[in-house]
Amino acid sequence: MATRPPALVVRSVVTTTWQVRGLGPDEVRAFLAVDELGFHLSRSPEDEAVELSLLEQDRTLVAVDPAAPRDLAGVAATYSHVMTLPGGPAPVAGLTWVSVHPAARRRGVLSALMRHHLHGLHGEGREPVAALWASEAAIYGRFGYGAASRQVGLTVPRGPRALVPAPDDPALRVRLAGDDEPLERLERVYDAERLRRPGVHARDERWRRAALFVPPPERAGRTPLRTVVVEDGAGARAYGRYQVEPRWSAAGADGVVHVREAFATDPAAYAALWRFLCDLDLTASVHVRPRPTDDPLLDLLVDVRGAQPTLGDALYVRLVDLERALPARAYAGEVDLVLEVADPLCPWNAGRWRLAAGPGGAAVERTSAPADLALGTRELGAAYLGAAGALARLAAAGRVEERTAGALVRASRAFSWDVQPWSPAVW
Ligand SMILES: CC(=O)SCCNC(=O)CCNC(=O)[C@H](O)C(C)(C)COP(=O)(O)OP(=O)(O)OC[C@H]1O[C@@H](n2cnc3c(N)ncnc32)[C@H](O)[C@@H]1OP(=O)(O)O
Repeated sequence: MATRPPALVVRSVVTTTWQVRGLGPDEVRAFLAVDELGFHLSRSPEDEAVELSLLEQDRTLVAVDPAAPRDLAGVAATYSHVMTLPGGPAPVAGLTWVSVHPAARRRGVLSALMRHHLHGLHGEGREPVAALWASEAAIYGRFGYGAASRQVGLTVPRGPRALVPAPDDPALRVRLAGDDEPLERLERVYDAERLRRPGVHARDERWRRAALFVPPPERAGRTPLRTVVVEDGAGARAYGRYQVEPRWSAAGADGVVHVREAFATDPAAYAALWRFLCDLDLTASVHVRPRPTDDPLLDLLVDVRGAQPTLGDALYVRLVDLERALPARAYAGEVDLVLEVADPLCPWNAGRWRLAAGPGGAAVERTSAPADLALGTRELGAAYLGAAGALARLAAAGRVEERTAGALVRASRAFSWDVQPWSPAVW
């Protein structure tokens, strides 16, 4: 049922000091209304239930004008994620559901919410790291978030020769799962990827169900989401979720396979999964939701160029508490250097820090020693999940300053991880 847009009278557009507070128990509908206005949505009750199942109401913020404290001008929420970092899983505050009422935009509402969110995490000693998916790339840099992962979208021409010959395992068989397939049965396959790849978060039953959710624009003209399982006698070793958009042209069948998820525990199962997805009858192409930049699929394809790879930004990361965040991950090599960090929004991070880090972890302490590298918290966030050569790339773009010769290469190598960060879920 469509919701009537909430009234919102913005008084003094320039001078309003927004008050940020928690969501009241009777404000969920008003919260949804702001989100629907911000994102130009109209949800069915069924879709609303799925999306609300993920909302942590006690971590949901609203911004109001104190003169009209019941009119929500903006909203934001946090998911309590456990996300893999280089070295292992750790708590990460996932910012989400950010929306500002269209009548209040560009008047500092988001700025007030962000300040409250980051200062609140710091003040309460919550997650030292925050992450988000940005609806638009230009929004969050000013709040200290850096683009910490990249992803690649592919459209593979269908056919039995799309993939190079790959190791075959005669024990593997492919089957389609029924709707009654218990979701936990496939979770060990997801977890195999989760535990090795920075950026992937742990899923409980609510998040496993949410992974089956297909947004309305991606439903029209397509089959329901189907699940293909690759298994041997001991259980599942790969699974994929896909829809088919049946299409016909004058030349014949022109269907499109839309692949939403693809995970495997090992190379033979992964190759078997893609052989199935890339050669369904009556289809002509396979549209693959963005994958990690080091996805083995890129090396399974005979013709990467022909799959029209498109690079995009993915998860954004912000170090909320640098002193706790830097030791929360592992580093690819030993490094001992002084970082000079600029962070106007979270001044407790600003200044010079000695980082002594290696594969076993890191020690971080304030120092007055001269800096080897100078950078903003946004650049630290961009390197935090281990994106290959991130610090060196950012330095080449003029965003990291090397003050001691050789420090950049050492730091860039230590921050890089051998598995590239990525998130399969856009939350
Ligand atoms: C993590 C997530 O949930 S991502 C989802 C974000 N939400 C959306 O995209 C929904 C639609 N958009 C909105 O609701 C709003 O326009 C928001 C949330 C993007 C911005 O909220 P506002 O209250 O307008 O932002 P605010 O007034 O605090 O702007 C702060 C600064 O960011 C800039 N800014 C805000 N939005 C954008 C944007 N989309 N692109 C570029 N710059 C932006 C402003 O110009 C301002 O810059 P300034 O400090 O130099 O003047």
